[in-house]
Amino acid sequence: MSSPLLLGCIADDFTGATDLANNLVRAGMRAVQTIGVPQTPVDDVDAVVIALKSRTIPAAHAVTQSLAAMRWLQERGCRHFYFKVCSTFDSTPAGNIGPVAEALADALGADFSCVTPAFPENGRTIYQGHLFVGDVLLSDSGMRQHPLTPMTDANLVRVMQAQCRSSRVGLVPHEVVARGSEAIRERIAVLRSKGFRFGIVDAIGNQDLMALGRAVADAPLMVAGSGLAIALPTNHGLAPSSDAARLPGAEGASAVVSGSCSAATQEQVRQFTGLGLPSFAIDPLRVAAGEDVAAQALRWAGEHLGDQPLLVYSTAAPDAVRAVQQSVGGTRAGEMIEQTLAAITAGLVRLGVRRLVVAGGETSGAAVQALGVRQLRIGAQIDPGVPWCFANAGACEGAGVHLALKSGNFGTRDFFIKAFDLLK
Ligand SMILES: Nc1ncnc2c1ncn2[C@@H]1O[C@H](COP(=O)(O)OP(=O)(O)O)[C@@H](O)[C@H]1O
Ligand SMILES: O=C(O)[C@@H](O)C(=O)COP(=O)(O)O
Repeated sequence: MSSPLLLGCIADDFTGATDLANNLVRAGMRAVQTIGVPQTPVDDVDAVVIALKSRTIPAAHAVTQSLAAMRWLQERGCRHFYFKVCSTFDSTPAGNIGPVAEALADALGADFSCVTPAFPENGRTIYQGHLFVGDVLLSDSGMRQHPLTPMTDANLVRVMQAQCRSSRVGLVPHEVVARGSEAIRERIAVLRSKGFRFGIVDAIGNQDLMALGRAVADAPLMVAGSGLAIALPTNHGLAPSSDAARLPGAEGASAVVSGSCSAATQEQVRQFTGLGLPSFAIDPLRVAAGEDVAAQALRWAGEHLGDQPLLVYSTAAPDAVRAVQQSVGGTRAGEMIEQTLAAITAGLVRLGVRRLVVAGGETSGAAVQALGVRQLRIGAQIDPGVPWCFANAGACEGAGVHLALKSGNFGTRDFFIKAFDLLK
C-alpha cells in the first residue's frame, strides 16, 4: 500500500510536465511523470505529474481531462493540487487556463487560488501583474508570434479574467510579496472577502516564490508555472537531493525532432545546421499535398544515423509559419506537422535511436503518444526546465530510451549538442 501523495499535478502539456517534475525532484520530492491519467500502478512517490495535451484543445475537453486527472489523484489520497501552466501563460481568449482553473477550484471547493507563471531562473518574472520574458513584456517577446497561442497582452489579470466564466481575478502585488508569507496570507484573505476567486501573484525572484510557497502550504489548488515548485517540498520537510536524478546508462543513436517555432528553438536549429551536422527540413506544404514526408525523412535518417546526432525539423521563422497557416489553416497545419513528426519519432526509435530530444510542447505530446510511453522517470537537468527522462515501455521497451522534452523557449543555443554530451 503506497503512502498518500503529497502533491498532485496536472500539466497542460508534456514539456511543461517534465519542467515541473524536474523542479520538484531537484527540490527533494520523489516525482514521476505519467502520460495521461495513469492506467497502470505508479511507483510509491511524493508527487505525480499527469501530463495532458490540453493547452490548445477545445476548453470543454481540457476541463473533462483535467477533472479526470484530479479524480485519479484524489483517489491516491492527494489534498494539494498544482495546475501547471506555461511560464509564458500560453492560452487564447477561449482558455484553457481560466476554464480549467475554475473547474478544478469548483470541484475542490477552493474559494481562492493563487496564480503565478513566474520562473525567474528562466527569465519569467511578474510585476504589477505584468509578465516579463527576460527584459521585455510578454507582448513584446517572440510569444506574440506563437503559431497556436499568440500572446499579445502582458497583463495577466486581464488575460485570465477574459478566460473566466464567473470568477473575479485580482492581484497580489510585489509590494505585498516582498513582505513575506504572512503579508501574502493577509492579502489573500482580503481578496477572498471581496469576492475574488483567483489572484495573480507577482514574483521577480526565487525568494518571492519561497514566500508564496509557505503562504499556500495548506491551499487545495495552485495554478503556476514550474517556478513555484521549488518552494513546495520544504513544506513537507523535504530538502534538495541529487539521488532522485539517477537514470540508467545511455547507449544507442541520438536524434533531435523539432516542431517548435519559438525563438530559442530557431537559434538551436540554426546552431546545429550551421555546424554541418545531418539535418532534414520538413516542408509542411509537401505534407499538405499528401506526400509521405515521414517515410522520406526516415529513409534519409536510415542513411545518416551514426555517431553524431541528427536533426529532423519543421522549425521555421514567423513569416514562413504564417505562409503555411494561410495556405493550410493554422489548426490543420499544427496537427498535420505534429502527426508527421510523431510518426518520424516512432520510426527513429524503430531504427535504433535511444537518445532523443523533442523540441516543442505540442510536438512532444504527439511524439510521446506515438511512442506509447505511459510513464517517465526524471533524471539530471540539462538546462533550467529541461531534464533528461527515461522511458521503458511501449516502443521504448527493452533497453529503454532517454528522452528530453524541450520547451520551445528553453535551453541555450547549443542545447541540441550539449544535451547528448551530458549523457556520455
Ligand atoms: N513550419 C511550420 N509551419 C506552421 N506550423 C508549424 C511549423 N512547424 C511547426 N508548426 C506547429 O507549430 C506548433 C508549435 O507548438 P509546440 O510544439 O508546442 O512548440 P513550442 O514549444 O515552441 O510552443 C505545433 O503545432 C507545430 O506542429
Ligand atoms: O512553463 C514553461 O515555459 C514550460 O514548462 C512550458 O510549458 C513550455 O511550453 P512549450 O513552449 O509549448 O514547450
